Amino acid sequence: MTTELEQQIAAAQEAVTKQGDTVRSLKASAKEGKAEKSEVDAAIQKLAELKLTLESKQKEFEKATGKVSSQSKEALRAALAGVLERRMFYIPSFKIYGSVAGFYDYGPPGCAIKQNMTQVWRTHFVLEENMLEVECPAVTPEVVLKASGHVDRFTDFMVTDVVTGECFRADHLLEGHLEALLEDKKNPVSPEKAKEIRDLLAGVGELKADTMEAALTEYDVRAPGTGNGISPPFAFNLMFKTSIGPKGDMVGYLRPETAQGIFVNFRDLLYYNGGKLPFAAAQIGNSYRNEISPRAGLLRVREFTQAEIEHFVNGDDKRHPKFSLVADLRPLLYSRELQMGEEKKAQPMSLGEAVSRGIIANETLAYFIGRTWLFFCKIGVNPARMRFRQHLQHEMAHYATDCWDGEVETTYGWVECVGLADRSAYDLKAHSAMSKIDLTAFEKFPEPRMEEVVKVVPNNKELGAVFKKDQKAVKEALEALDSSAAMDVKAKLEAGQTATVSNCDGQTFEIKAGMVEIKKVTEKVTGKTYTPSVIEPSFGIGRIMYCMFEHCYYTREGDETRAVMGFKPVVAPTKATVFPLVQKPALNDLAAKLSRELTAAGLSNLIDTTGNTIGKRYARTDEIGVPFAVTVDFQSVEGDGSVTLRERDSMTQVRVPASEVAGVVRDLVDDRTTWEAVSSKYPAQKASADEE
Ligand SMILES: Nc1ncnc2c1ncn2[C@@H]1O[C@H](COP(=O)(O)OP(=O)(O)OP(=O)(O)O)[C@@H](O)[C@H]1O
Repeated sequence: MTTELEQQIAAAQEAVTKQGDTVRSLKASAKEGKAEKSEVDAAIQKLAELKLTLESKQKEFEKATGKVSSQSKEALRAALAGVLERRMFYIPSFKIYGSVAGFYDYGPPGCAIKQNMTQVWRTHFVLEENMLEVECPAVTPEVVLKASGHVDRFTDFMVTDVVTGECFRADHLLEGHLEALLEDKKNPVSPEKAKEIRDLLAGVGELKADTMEAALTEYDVRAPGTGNGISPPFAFNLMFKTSIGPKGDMVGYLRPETAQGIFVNFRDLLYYNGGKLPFAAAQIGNSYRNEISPRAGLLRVREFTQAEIEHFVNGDDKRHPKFSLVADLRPLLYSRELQMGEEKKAQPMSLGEAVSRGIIANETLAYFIGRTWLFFCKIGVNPARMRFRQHLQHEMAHYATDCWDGEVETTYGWVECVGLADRSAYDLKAHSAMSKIDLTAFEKFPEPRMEEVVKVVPNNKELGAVFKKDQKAVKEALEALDSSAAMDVKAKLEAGQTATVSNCDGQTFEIKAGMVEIKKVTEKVTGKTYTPSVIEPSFGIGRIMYCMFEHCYYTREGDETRAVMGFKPVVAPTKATVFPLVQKPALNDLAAKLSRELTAAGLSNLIDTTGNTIGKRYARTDEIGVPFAVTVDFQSVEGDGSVTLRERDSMTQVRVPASEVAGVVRDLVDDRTTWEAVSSKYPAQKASADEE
């Protein structure tokens, strides 16, 4: 039934597209006097009827399945892709050589939007929190990524088509297959099987090579497209390997994230910050991942810009001084509990409540969730289609305290755009262990205190006699024990057992009674040394940009062919266009003057003297999302000196004195005023018939 409906939707969609083309060409012919107005009207009427048919089919489908039909998703995606590629927002890289999957070039509007979004990010986070911004190299020596765990563990399971050799990500293949089984209305699975599949789906990310292979075999997963068999899964490291220096003997990698650059600079950043914590450092830069099968445009690429924050804080106190500023925000939260529940739906909840109920682990993490939500709203993502999904326990690394993904709903489903993680002290400890550099902070108490502390006193003579050349390493391992680990060793030795300690190189040593004295003493302490915890919000700029494109794209009511990119002015690539109504020197001169004034006010603008009709000119600029248009007409040069200012989404116009227009647009772009306020201040201008 649904397959039949889907076919009907596809046919209806095709009819709408064809009729849209007919309307467009008839309109053009009518303008040249080659077609009658009545013919155009009849074609528009037919287009409206076809659209109604399509809509009713789509509604029927939605009712039957509870989902948006894939055709309408695909149609939307295809229409948007058409605009994005035609207007050169981004295009496949190396196109004249056939392109390489996972690489994209940004064209002029794409570059401008990326710059604008990055600038908003910088102002919203770096400036607001006085973060310390750094810029580190992408080429990274192996030791750094060995310490961080990327050399050993930054892998995905890969399978290949046994006939064609094409590569696929095993988890994606398995997920796709299982979801299709659940959705198959023709051959429904039993409720027991459905539960088994859902359980497997929830844990796909955690499967090991053997359990992944077993699942792929059990469900007979085959290569997409060909239906051929697939190889057993094997781990594939996603980092691009390179060598550093002319001899090629130093292994390096292109960084898979920008975060490590911040961790390795922690000691200097702490010093720069006067030794005070908490503080945050930030970095915007490109990261590289050799993704196995990059397919979804900007969403999964091999080179992408990240904007990452590492907020360093004392693990014993993760309150945030500005939490009250976000405590009342109510983003959609998709907690672990809701994910395990019946409805499986995110709910709006105030961040204050989420922290007080222990749903979000601490204020600092919640603060960044709130700030992230505000950032997404600022750049034009629809907040009703954005949620924060908490990682299930098994999705989190063993050291992480709590993790939430900022996800945006698109035609590809919910897409993770930001990862927000409380990573405890793992990263700094790992780098300290590998580099042997102290990466701790010292918290000075307001007054010295008498405290019970654990003292570890190695017995050098005994250690020397037993461990010989390893004496120093054993001593270091003992001295590095924290209080609770030291007390564990003490307890074991007192019970007549041996205790194992290890140093940062992973060497382990058996300790026996007499090799070390461990005691509790009360002494005056002036402060505390600790390894800071880190709370990390990590943004992917390209992913966010694509999601924002989907949320901003729409077509003019009644004309499917007129695409509008409804960008927020702050991210729009061009803030205003300037049109002389007709080609006359006086009008052109004033238009050129206004364009210069807009530029001087820091506003990107385009002057269009093509002589096309105003309607055509608006349509062109709607497609690249220009929010404001200034038109110079005879009244501007011969009358009261005012020009028209038009707002893209409402298509309404006002008359503004030419001398004020650059200032008005600046205020609108900076959110210092609204279009409603401008409309009530200046007289309205009725659009002429050919303007829309
Ligand atoms: N291949 C990619 N292409 C584009 N953006 C990416 C890619 N991988 C990660 N990102 C972005 O960087 C952010 C932080 O990276 P992180 O390591 O948390 O992603 P991830 O969990 O590995 O993503 P995924 O599970 O989708 O591969 C992501 O939220 C996303 O916005």
